[in-house]
Order: sequence, then C-alpha cells, then structure tokens
Amino acid sequence: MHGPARRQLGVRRAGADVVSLLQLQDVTRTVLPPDQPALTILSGVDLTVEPGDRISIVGRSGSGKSTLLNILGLLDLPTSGTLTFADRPVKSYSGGERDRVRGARIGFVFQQFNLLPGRTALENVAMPLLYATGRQFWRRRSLAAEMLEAVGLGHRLESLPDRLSGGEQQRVAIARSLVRGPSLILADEPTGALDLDTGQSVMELIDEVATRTGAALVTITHDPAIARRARDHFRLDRGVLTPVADPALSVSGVES
Ligand SMILES: Nc1ncnc2c1ncn2[C@@H]1O[C@H](COP(=O)(O)OP(=O)(O)OP(=O)(O)O)[C@@H](O)[C@H]1O
Repeated sequence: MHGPARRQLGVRRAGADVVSLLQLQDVTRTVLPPDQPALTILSGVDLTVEPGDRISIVGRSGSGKSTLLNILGLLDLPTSGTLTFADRPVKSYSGGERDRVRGARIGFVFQQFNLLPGRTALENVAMPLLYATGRQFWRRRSLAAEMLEAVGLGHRLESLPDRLSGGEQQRVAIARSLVRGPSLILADEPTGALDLDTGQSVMELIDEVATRTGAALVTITHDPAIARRARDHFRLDRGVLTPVADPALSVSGVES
C-alpha cells in the first residue's frame, strides 16, 4: 500500500521508525449555531502527515477547508476523533503548550501576506523569533537576514512592505513563516494573490525550503497546477476527505 491510501489509514512505511508528524483519525468537527440544529462541518477525516510529505487538498467554497486547516494547524480541536502531533494526542496539551508547539513547529503561508506595514522586511521576518528562546531569540536579526537572503531578498532587508511587489511581499511572508524552522508548513491558497509566473516561483521557493529543512508541506488550493506539485492529493467535499489520483479531476466546477 502506498500514497494516499496508506496516508488515510495511517500505515507507516515498512521498516521506517518514523514518528508521524500529524495524524487525524476519524475526525469530526461540529458547530452549534444559535437557535439552529448542530452543523457537521467535517466528518470521518483520516489523514497522516509524515516528515517530508507533499500533500494537496482541494475543495470548493464551503467544503470545510478553513475548518480543516484550523485543526491541522492546532488552532482548533476536533469535536470527536483523534488528533496527534508528533505521536502525542493534542487534547493532552495545555492551551499554552499548544501555542508553543504551533509557534515553533508549524509555519503558515496564507493568500494575504499579513505583513506589518510600518515594519521593514527584516523586522517582519524577525517577529516570530521574539517568541523563541535561546540562540533563536538572541540571534533573531541575523537569522531573519539569512532567511531573507535564502528567499532572494537579501538586498531588501530595510524595505517597507509597500515598497515591495506582491511576489516580494509573499517571499517576505514565507521567510517569516519559515524562520523558526517548522516541521510542518501549511499553505492556504499561497498563490491566490499572485500572477501565474510569480505564483509558480513562490511555490518552487516553498518546495525548496521544505526540501532543505525536511519539513512536510500541506497545500490547500483550488488551482490544479499548484496542487499537482504535491505527491499525494485529496479532495474535500462537504466535509469528507477522499484521496484522488489527479487534483485536476477533483476541482472541475470548483469555485475559488
Ligand atoms: N462557526 C460556524 N458556525 C456556523 N457555520 C459555520 C461555522 N464555521 C463554518 N461554518 C460553515 O461550515 C462550512 C464550511 O466552512 P469553511 O469555512 O471551513 O469552508 P471553506 O471550504 O474554507 O470555504 P471558503 O473556501 O469559502 O473559505 C460553511 O458552510 C460555513 O458557513
């Protein structure tokens, strides 16, 4: 067994003593809107993410992508089912521990760059290191500069976001997401605000950094060309996650 089927059943690669990075087993998320019956947004979601994985998830608007992303990013807990990070049940973490694990081990890349407008590229990238400890904290400016160098912006350290192009701003946002060396990168429509060529080069950059650091990359997108860059593909449809061979087939008729 290989690829998505293995991933959904959580079967480990033969002979590997891999600690799964993130595992969802039979995850459900239900909300209780006021004066309305309970609404099931995710049901029976199984997914295993291992170090170095490249996974794409596509789904139409309202299929539950944001809800799933919040669970993958430890921002929300499942209503039922099991969520483990590094083989430890997430519900056993205190709120503070969950925040620390998220900050240190998960990097988010969003469609909106969310850069602080009055801060330079260097200050924006150094920001997450204010929450780090030891060497990462004390060396935050030089680590941020190295990261900006790595995304090709070593010459724009002192630039404010409004002096940068969209692609450059996304590179700064990527540098900021990855500066703490996360083991899991969650990219939510990372190229949604960029033109085709810039989008492809930004994805190449994320792939390259993930490969260099051994991080797993989960990309949520409606764009089949972006999804195809992953190795394993899933479709989310009305809260149900299913493996698919080709992301293009799973997005026909999908609205972004
Ligand atoms: N707290 C909530 N209360 C009521 N309904 C909710 C809540 N959160 C999500 N929903 C509903 O659940 C469904 C899935 O929401 P979600 O935001 O996860 O979808 P999505 O796939 O990210 O959509 P989009 O691509 O449009 O952002 C939607 O119909 C949404 O209206």
